Amino acid sequence: MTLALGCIADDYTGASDLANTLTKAGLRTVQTIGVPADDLALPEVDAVVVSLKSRSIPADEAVARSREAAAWLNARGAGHLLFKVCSTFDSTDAGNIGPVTDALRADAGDAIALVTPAFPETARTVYLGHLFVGAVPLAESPLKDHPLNPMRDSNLVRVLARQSRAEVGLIDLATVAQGADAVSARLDALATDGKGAAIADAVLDRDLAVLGAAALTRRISTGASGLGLGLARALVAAGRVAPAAAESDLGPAIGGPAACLAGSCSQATLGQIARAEAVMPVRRLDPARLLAGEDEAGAALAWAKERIGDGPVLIASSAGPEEVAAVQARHGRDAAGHAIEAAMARIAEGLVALGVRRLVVAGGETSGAVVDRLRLPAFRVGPEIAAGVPVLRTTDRDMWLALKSGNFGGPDFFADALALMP
Ligand SMILES: Nc1ncnc2c1ncn2[C@@H]1O[C@H](COP(=O)(O)OP(=O)(O)OP(=O)(O)O)[C@@H](O)[C@H]1O
Ligand SMILES: O=C(O)[C@@H](O)C(=O)CO
Repeated sequence: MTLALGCIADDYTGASDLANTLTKAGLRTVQTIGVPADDLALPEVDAVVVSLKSRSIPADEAVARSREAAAWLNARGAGHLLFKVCSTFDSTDAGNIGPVTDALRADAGDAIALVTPAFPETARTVYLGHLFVGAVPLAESPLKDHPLNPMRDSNLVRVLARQSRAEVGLIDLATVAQGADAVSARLDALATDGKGAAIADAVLDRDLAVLGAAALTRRISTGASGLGLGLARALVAAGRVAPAAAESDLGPAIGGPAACLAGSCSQATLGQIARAEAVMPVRRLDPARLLAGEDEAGAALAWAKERIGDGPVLIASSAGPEEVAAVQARHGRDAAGHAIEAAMARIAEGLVALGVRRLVVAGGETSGAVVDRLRLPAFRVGPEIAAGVPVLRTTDRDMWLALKSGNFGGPDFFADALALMP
């Protein structure tokens, strides 16, 4: 297998978002969970997206895991490596976007890395280095209250510089408008000036195609699915990939019980849970009881067992910013997050033991905990439920999944997802 594109994603929902984008752009793509075992049978593909759970772990561990993924992809001949980060640049001053980009760039022997989280399809745009989420700057968006990485600075040149060893420059929209050669020349000029990374502006899909073509002149780049789209288009345009139709048939219906789990506290997910209450039973975990050591997971499973035969159920830990702040003040941010993720993973395992084969999970860290606990090695990518969220089918057993990034999906996302999982 010789890969046109190797991708390393810093969380599992982000990985399926990217796999969805690449598939839609004509690249035959597989999403693996972690660095695959050497004996994992994979179909012939153009791109592999290795999903890591490295967004919110210590930077040195994120670097080590990303390097391991890069080595696996390079050993399969990957022509270019994309480090997939969140379109809202989720990170802290400790990392991990800067440290991982620095390390992958150094290993690849590149002087500078192009970096952009722009993804216009989901209203993430970058102008003069400032990230906008919809109509507002990042620091005024709901991301300012993210439970793990509150984003309080919209200027990504500053954000990335604080977490990088390298100095960071800007490729502005005026340069992008001049085309891929101009962007590539600007990258060279910034590198000569001592910069090791450059935030690139993009507001429209056509900007992504320019950035993708420029990024392909180097070994690595860092970005969200928008840059993935640009790279895919550039690979097709250069004749390095023959575009394939997206797989519409991932196999026979599976049927049986279905369930949804939500650990994301994003505004979008909170609204989707409220809407789901009209069409399925919803159980809300009590984080205070859970963190006090009560068996909230066991109680939720007993609740689910009584209802699962009648139709889908939803179990959520999600809460609004005040409640999250109160839990974190009492137990610490990471301890609270990990304990809730562990409970969600246990619930997922219990649901599968009850026969659930159609599972929707909201939240990247939550999805990571769930998928790890279920030991799912890899997914094929099916139809798109909403921008950035495909239906996934496990390669080693009959199971449908959807791993939803916290902010993605329409108001009826949970019902929409289950409708595409026969
Ligand atoms: N009620 C709660 N109080 C405090 N923390 C919570 C609560 N519910 C969930 N969490 C934690 O908040 C974090 C949410 O992160 P997660 O990545 O799952 O969602 P997200 O950030 O919205 O999604 P994405 O990364 O896909 O954008 C997890 O660590 C989860 O355990
Ligand atoms: O890029 C995004 O917004 C998503 O794929 C994601 O990574 C959210 O966790």
